[in-house]
Amino acid sequence: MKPADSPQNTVDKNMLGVFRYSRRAIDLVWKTSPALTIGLALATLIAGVTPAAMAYVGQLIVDAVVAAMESYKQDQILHYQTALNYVLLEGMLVLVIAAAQRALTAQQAILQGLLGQKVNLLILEKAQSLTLSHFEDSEFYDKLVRARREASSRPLALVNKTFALLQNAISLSSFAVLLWHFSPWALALLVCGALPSFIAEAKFSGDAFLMFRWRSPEVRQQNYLETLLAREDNIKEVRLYQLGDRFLQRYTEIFIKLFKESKRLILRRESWGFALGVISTLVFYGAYGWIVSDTIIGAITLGQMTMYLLLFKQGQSSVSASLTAISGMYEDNLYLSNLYEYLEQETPLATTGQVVGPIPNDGIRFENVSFQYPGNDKPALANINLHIRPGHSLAIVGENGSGKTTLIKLLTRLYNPTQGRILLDGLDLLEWEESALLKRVGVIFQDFVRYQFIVGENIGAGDNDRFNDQTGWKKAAELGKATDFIDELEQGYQTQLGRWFRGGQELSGGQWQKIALARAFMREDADILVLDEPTAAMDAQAEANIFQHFQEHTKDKMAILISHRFSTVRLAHEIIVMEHGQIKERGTHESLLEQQGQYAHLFTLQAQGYK
Ligand SMILES: Nc1ncnc2c1ncn2[C@@H]1O[C@H](COP(=O)(O)OP(=O)(O)OP(=O)(O)O)[C@@H](O)[C@H]1O
Repeated sequence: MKPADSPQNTVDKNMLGVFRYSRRAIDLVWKTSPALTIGLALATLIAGVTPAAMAYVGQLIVDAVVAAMESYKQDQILHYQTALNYVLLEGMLVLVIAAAQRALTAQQAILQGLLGQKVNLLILEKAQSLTLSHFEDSEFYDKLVRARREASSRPLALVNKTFALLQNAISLSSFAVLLWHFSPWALALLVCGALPSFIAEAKFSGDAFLMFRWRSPEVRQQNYLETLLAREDNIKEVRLYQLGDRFLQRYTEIFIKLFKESKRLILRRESWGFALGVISTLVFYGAYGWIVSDTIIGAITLGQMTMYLLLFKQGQSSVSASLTAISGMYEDNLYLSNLYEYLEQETPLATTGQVVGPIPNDGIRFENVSFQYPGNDKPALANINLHIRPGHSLAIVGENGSGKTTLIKLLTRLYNPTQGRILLDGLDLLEWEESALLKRVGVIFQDFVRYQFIVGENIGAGDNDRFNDQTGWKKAAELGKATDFIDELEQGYQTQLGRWFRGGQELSGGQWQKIALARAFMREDADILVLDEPTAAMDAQAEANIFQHFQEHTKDKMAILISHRFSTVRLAHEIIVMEHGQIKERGTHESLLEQQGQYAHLFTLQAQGYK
């Protein structure tokens, strides 16, 4: 890695440009709800000006009381009306401030929900536009995890802090106007007293962010261990091999490492916070003494003293609240940089390609196709040449890791060839419009998805346009030989599958595979059908039956089958044998047997196994 690209440098750059995300966060909140944003601003304004008004009314009360006391001494008549009016006014201001605070809290809570949903949608929508290789890249995956974990609450946090800052700034300006009369120096003192705390806050929030970024891989490891220790699909093996204690220990070791770092940061942050807080307290009490002595010598009235003390106290807490808000904003910005880093991840341009090829019915051609996975130094496929015509079936055999699945990933454009090209009906796959291309392909991978939905939807997932087509489900289930067990389920096609949700029913491996096959049959319009070992959990006879049946129902289509079972493979029109990413042998079952090569060898081995 070049030094310029190191994570440290990226982070430094982010720290510098970190405030650029504030505006975008506010934008996001505004777009989520203009009405609520305006409501927040109004409530903030009211909550901002009321404290100064209260301090001022406080002064009026004290001065009115002192004046009333003096008049009472002179004429023995009670003059309490003015003072009581001011008391009433202060009471009303208390109500106003309470209402403004409640309005702020309510609006923030409502916005929080809306914004969380909006940001999560942005994250998930982005995930849809990424390529498979993004998901296989651990660094990118970290970004996604970080974005999902933190960022959905951060934009509002940032906006709330911006408003808190505004509220404090408004309060402070109004305090400043009143304090100025006492002494401009008092104002300066107020600001300087709180400054050291701000610098410390900003530094520590930066440190917290760096820690958060560095931790991501460890946190992912911890999450993974959690799924191993607490998810039904893993627990079986973990129990039987008695791995629980080992995994728990790993989990704890990661925690201890992370906890040590957190503890150190918390302790440093809080001790610095205390030390710098002492400075602020000293400043405050210095000013207190100053105001008291000015009152004793009669430079200011008792009412003014009350007001200044209040202003000073509230002013000081406003300054430190603003500074904390600023450093908090800095922290939110750092976290948000994660979100935008993820959202700005480059995605391949949506191809506005063609929807038909120049040579209809030409089928699929691989021309000198080679492919290397990003980050791998060995090619997964090298110089593949193939032609599959409509109405023909191709079986791919080869040892583990020989490149069979990779070939399918290229054919379905999950990856693009690093060399050569793949044509469908005479048109390069890259030039096809994505949805037109995908409509023509139906694939069931060996690790097909077991949707925790009802049976029918698990089948309907094969054709998005007919997702809820109940007649379609039944037809496809019949073709996938799945009807016998579906009919036995209490709620038939409405049965919830999997264990994640209440009442879910778990199926056997073979039953799931039948569901997956039915899903492939659901894709009636697709003319390229690919089965990548989805029948491995069935016995050899059942697999052969299914493939035969599959071929009969896909007569004018192209069918591609990956299997390790020669009893099925032999049924295909053409067979290729792959080794180290290359096609080593090709032909029909009979011609390959005649060649006496690897196919013949493997076939005989397997046939002997069945004897
Ligand atoms: N996502 C990936 N990233 C990097 N390398 C990969 C990836 N997937 C597969 N490979 C590598 O590419 C090679 C071919 O893998 P592929 O999955 O195509 O084999 P396969 O023939 O389908 O194997 P199997 O019979 O075990 O399913 C292997 O060496 C594998 O390590």
